[in-house]
This record gives sequence, C-alpha cells and structure tokens, in this order.
Amino acid sequence: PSHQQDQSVYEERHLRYISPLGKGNFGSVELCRYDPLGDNTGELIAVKKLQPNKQSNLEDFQKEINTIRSLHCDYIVKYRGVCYSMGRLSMSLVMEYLPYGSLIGYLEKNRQLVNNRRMLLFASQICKGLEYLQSMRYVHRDLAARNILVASDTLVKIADFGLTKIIPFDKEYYRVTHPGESPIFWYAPESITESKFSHKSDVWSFGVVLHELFSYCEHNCNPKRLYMQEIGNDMQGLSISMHLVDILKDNWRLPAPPLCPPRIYSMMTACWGYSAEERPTFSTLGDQIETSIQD
Ligand SMILES: C[C@H](Nc1nc(-c2c[nH]c3ncc(Cl)cc23)ncc1F)C(=O)NCC(F)(F)F
Repeated sequence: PSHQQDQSVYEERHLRYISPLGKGNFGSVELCRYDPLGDNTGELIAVKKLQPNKQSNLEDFQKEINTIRSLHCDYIVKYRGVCYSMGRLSMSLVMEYLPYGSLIGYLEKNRQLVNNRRMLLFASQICKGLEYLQSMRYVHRDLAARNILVASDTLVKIADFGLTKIIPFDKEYYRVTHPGESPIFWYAPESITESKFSHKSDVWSFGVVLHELFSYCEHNCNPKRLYMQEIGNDMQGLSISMHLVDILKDNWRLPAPPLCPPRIYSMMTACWGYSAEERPTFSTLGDQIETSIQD
C-alpha cells in the first residue's frame, strides 16, 4: 500500500531481522521485514545500523541520512525512513531493499548472461545518477562497483553515501581533513596528494567503475590488484599512495579489460586525465555512452 512507501518513522517493535547484507564504512546493513501486521506481509527493507561507539560517527551518520533523504533519482537507492531504538539510544537508516545485491556479486554470478550492451546501459544509468548528484552539488567520494546496487536485470542504482560531501558554494572542490582508510585505487591523483575532491574526481572514479564493469568485476583484474602488480615491481619503501601517484604521473593507466571496445576504453582514459580540467563532464560521458548504445 502506498502509505507504507512514504513511511518515515519505523517502530523497532515491528522490525523483523532476516539476515546480514554487509559491512559499510562505519555501519552494517541488514535485511529486515517491517511487519506491523505481524503476518509476514510487510515490506522487505535494508536497515543500516551505526556501530555503537565513536561519537564522531554519529554526526557523520546524521549527515549520511540527511544526504540520502534529499536525493530523489531513479538511479540512486531510495531513502525510506529512520528507526529509533530508545533502548540503545541509537537510530538506524531505513532504505529500499534491492534484491539483486551489489554489482560485484551480480556480475560474478551472471557473467555469461550480461553483454556489452547491458554494461553500457548500467554505465549510462550510473552516469545519470552522478549527473543528478552533481546538480545537487554533492561529490560521492566512494564510487566503486561495490557501491552500486542492482535493482533488476536492467536497472542499477548508486548507494552508500557515507563519504558524500557537499561542495561549498564558493569553491570547486571539497578538501577532506581526515582521509581515514581511503579507497586510493579509485581516487584521482589530487585526492591522494591534496585530499581534494570535486565532480572531476568523481569522474576519475567513474572511469574506474567503467573498468570494473567491462572487466565483469573479475577479481583477478580488479583495480587494486592491477595497480599493485605495477607498483610491486618498483617498490622502494615509499608509501603505496606515493608509488601510485608516481606511476600515474608517468602516464601508466589501468590496461584495457579483455574484449573491451576501444571506444569504451578511450572513455576510461579520458576520465583518467591527470589534471582535473582535462577530464570530461558527466553530460559529455552520458552522450558518448548513449551514442555507443545506439550503434
Ligand atoms: C554495507 C552494505 N553492503 C552490502 N549491501 C548489499 C545489499 C543488497 N541489497 C541491498 N539493498 C539495499 C542496500 Cl542499502 C544494500 C543492499 N549487498 C551486499 C553488501 F555487501 C551496503 O550498503 N553496501 C553498499 C551498497 F549498498 F552500495 F552495496
């Protein structure tokens, strides 16, 4: 019933735990059924619980909830509401449950089922979601196939807004003070060296997501493994991130995935322009992907 859809406060007593979905940046997500009638007819939901400790996380969690609540886009996972559990003085974020899971798991399971056209459809949907995010002045900062959810065989959505920041009105980028454990193999060079994040650094990460898509998320050619193979060869005690920036400065880039159409690989390498202004916009990328789908 529609009233359940725009529910915003979920009562803990009607929440039925079903199974764990996974661990996020600082919270875990569980599959639950919200069953006020108690007859198992309630809707399945994804409930993100904050780890009880670390006060700072509570502020970040509040920001994540405010972020996802403000997003209304077909290509972004939907906010459903919050659930207060007074007992533990904590709150949980309730989101729609996407039954096909994360893109990585989906591609590993359905490898032979999905072809380049389907990958291009997914890429165009992610691109549209990112265009929408940019229109709201958000930078995602954690774009990776592991943070893309599959709603159906023909629909994917961007999720996990734990690291998302709003770009201040008077600047083109957001500077992070506490990098934390960063997914550096999806980071643009300026994000690694200066902790600078912008729409253009999201474009770089989108290029890495394209690489994961057209590699079908094969774990033996995931970005981290490919970079470490290259870095490993000239390890001189420098930190991994400095080595990474060095090979990027030397213009080494992730190799084209096997059977990847040349036009798609050139899109990836355009996203990996060393300086941010060289990189295309999401609308340019979206047009190029649409053109490729027509062919
Ligand atoms: C920590 C949680 N991890 C996982 N979640 C799910 C999942 C299936 N279906 C889902 N429906 C709604 C949500 Cl929010 C998650 C799932 N599957 C495997 C996971 F490892 C998560 O949020 N990951 C980020 C992203 F959502 F982008 F995948």
